[in-house]
Amino acid sequence: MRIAGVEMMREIDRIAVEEIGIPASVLMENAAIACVRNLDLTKGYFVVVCGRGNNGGDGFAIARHLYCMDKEVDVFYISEGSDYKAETRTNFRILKRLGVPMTPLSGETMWSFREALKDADVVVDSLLGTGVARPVRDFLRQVIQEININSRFVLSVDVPSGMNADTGESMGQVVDADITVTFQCMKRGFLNYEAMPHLGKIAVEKIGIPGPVEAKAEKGEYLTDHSLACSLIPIRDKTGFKGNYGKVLVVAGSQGFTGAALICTEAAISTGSGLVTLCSREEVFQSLVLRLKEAMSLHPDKLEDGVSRADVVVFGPGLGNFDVTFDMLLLVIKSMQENGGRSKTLLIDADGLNVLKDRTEILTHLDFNVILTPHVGEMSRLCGLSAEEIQKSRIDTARSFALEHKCIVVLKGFNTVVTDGSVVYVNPTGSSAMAQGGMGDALAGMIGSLCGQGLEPLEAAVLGTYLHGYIGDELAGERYVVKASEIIDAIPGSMKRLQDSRK
Ligand SMILES: NC(=O)C1=CN([C@@H]2O[C@H](COP(=O)(O)OP(=O)(O)OC[C@H]3O[C@@H](n4cnc5c(N)ncnc54)[C@H](OP(=O)(O)O)[C@@H]3O)[C@@H](O)[C@H]2O)[C@@H](O)CC1
Ligand SMILES: [K+]
Repeated sequence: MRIAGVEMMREIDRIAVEEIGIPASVLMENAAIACVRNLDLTKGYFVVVCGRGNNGGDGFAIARHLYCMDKEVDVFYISEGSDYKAETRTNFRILKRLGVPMTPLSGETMWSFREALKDADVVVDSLLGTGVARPVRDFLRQVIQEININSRFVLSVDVPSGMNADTGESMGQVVDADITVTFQCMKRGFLNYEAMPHLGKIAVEKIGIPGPVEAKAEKGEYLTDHSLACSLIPIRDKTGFKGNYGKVLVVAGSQGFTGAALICTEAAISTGSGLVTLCSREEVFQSLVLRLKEAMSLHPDKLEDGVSRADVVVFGPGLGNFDVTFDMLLLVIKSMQENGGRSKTLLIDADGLNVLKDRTEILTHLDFNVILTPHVGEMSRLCGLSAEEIQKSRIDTARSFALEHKCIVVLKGFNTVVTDGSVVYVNPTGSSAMAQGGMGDALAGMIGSLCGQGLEPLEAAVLGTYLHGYIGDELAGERYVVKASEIIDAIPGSMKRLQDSRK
């Protein structure tokens, strides 16, 4: 599914109407029907609050549909300001002629508005959509406050009124929706954490604009679809043997952090790697060797040799933020350069990222694929922005870092961002039930494993991230929290089910 900002939505709208010739009134009608589909029609009394733009026009059309269904409807509308656009005017006039109760909002009608909001089963918010163009002040601000204070359940049309759909920021006052029915594409601003408390559940509804029209205006930003993830799961040949499914070398684990090494290694095995080898720091090497079953081990003295034989190196979990970790990373990079090839991949996670602080220039001229999997703190160390700045623009931060350093960035967190600097996939799976130590180690092992099985690094990152969160969501249905080891146990079954579901 495509992600769009305001300018892209306008362009999609323009192409659909002006170049293709789909009447704007048809789009508005489809938008209204999509909203009605998301209303609880067992309820009896609806209040629709309309602004003067096309978002208001959607609201007038929604009110007509509810009226046709014999629902009790009250429409309140902003009457001051510029003239209605054609489609909005048409829908306004139809309601007038039908005799649907309509009240212009003003100081005098505020009391009856408030009482209607309190009585309504559902309030439809169609004051402002993507066209919010300046700070929300004075009267409109008061109207939004009244909606927030007095409503039982709010459906926001396209965008919670008062939210900037590009950034997710409040323009002064924002409607607190229970559900936001947004049209055609996921809005970019909705992915900002600041926006989330206002959005409620998000339903993205198509309103009759064909995919190729969207494609003409797109900016290479997508939400990972379930069907895309399913289609990326590698098909295993009946005659395949372990040599066909990738040699993964995990470089991980030091004193106090042996779990990270084991989790990463086992995640790679459960995701389907043919041969997985663990190389850890000397002080924990013997104890880790005893705990490995399916994986092989490699003494750190043989690191260079091990790297030369691997298709994929996953570097960093639990290695410690020490100079020796940086030295190991340099050795891995040197060995990959010498024995490399474009098909090889280095995934750097955790302490592998921490030791890159102020040294990221070493990433820019490598002849093999590089994937970085930072959480926001690690990203902050890598790029020098504060965590707060990054959270406000997760897509842009990840995208520009990936572009500059010629690597793939997996910026973890809710709505993990995966990008190679050119295209962006935002991951919709996963939740805070997975917020536990070890989760990132499992993800690193999963992505590394998928690279080794022949997926392009970007595909591996997109699928690994989706699967990791998907399994977490499945397990969280029955649990308060989900452990990394539970994810690992569930990987093979979930991959099989998802793969079978595409047939
Ligand atoms: N894209 C599509 O394919 C389709 C889009 N559709 C719908 O159209 C919506 C976009 O419509 P839009 O462009 O008319 O803008 P919209 O959000 O109604 O706001 C404009 C109005 O708000 C006013 N206004 C703005 N800021 C203000 C402020 N701070 N405080 C006070 N007033 C303020 C501004 O007033 P003015 O500046 O003119 O005085 C103007 O009257 C979109 O979200 C979707 O719902 C569907 O119908 C189907 C197809
Ligand atoms: K709205």
